[in-house]
Amino acid sequence: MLSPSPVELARAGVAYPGGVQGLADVDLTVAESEILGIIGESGAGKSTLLNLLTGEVAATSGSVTVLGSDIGRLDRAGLRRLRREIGVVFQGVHLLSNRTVRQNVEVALSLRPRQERTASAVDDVLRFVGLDHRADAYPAQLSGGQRQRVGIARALVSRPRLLLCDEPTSALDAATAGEVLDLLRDARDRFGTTIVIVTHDLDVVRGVCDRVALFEDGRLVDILAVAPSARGGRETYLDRARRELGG
Ligand SMILES: Nc1ncnc2c1ncn2[C@@H]1O[C@H](COP(=O)(O)OP(=O)(O)OP(=O)(O)O)[C@@H](O)[C@H]1O
Repeated sequence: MLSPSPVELARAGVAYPGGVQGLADVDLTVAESEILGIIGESGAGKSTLLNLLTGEVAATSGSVTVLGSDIGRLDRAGLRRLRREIGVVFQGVHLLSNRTVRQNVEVALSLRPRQERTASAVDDVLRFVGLDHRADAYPAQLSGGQRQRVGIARALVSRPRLLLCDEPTSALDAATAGEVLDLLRDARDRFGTTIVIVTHDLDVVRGVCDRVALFEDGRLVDILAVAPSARGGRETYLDRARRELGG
């Protein structure tokens, strides 16, 4: 039997108290190992969608199935178990400032049941994000891009099957953002992680997404395959400045 898709929304809706419709009638399936972009203007429902997938927000209509579990039917323990399978990466990652890079990642791993932790998990993931040489540094000693890579290491250390990213590159310059996107793609290629990325940046979609879902006023209005030709080589920040600002 085929394993179920990691994310399946069937006519899912969220009506917030007060009557605002955060999402309405969303049918959406994300395939195993897919990288899906979510775009839309402010208020379109992007955060509501991410919060639905983690169970922070409950659907008030339709159903939301994540990694084979119908979220609406899970009890608290079931929801906790499911959340352990989901990694999250947010914009402006919050690291513990008085802990080293290694300790920040260890804290994330300590949330896993003991029998699922491997001795080399932290070293492996630090090597994967290219920060093994900075393991003993403190967050204040890192660049913004390096801090975001620690955030990704924290999210990946427990090998989640699903990774949710909310504006993962918005605080970064183009070159550093490109490195972070390369890392997300590597995670998919190496671990088979399914990734959902909320972004306002079409370069992020172009750079890493297989498909992109377009939201407007809480509705999924279109879903597009990202053309491979749209990817191409990444333009540097200075090249872009020359193209956009030059005479
Ligand atoms: N907790 C809440 N209570 C009431 N209404 C809410 C709540 N959270 C979001 N909304 C409303 O639901 C709609 C969708 O909001 P959401 O935050 O999901 O949009 P978004 O696309 O993430 O926006 P942004 O890009 O500004 O973060 C908006 O009209 C918003 O005002």
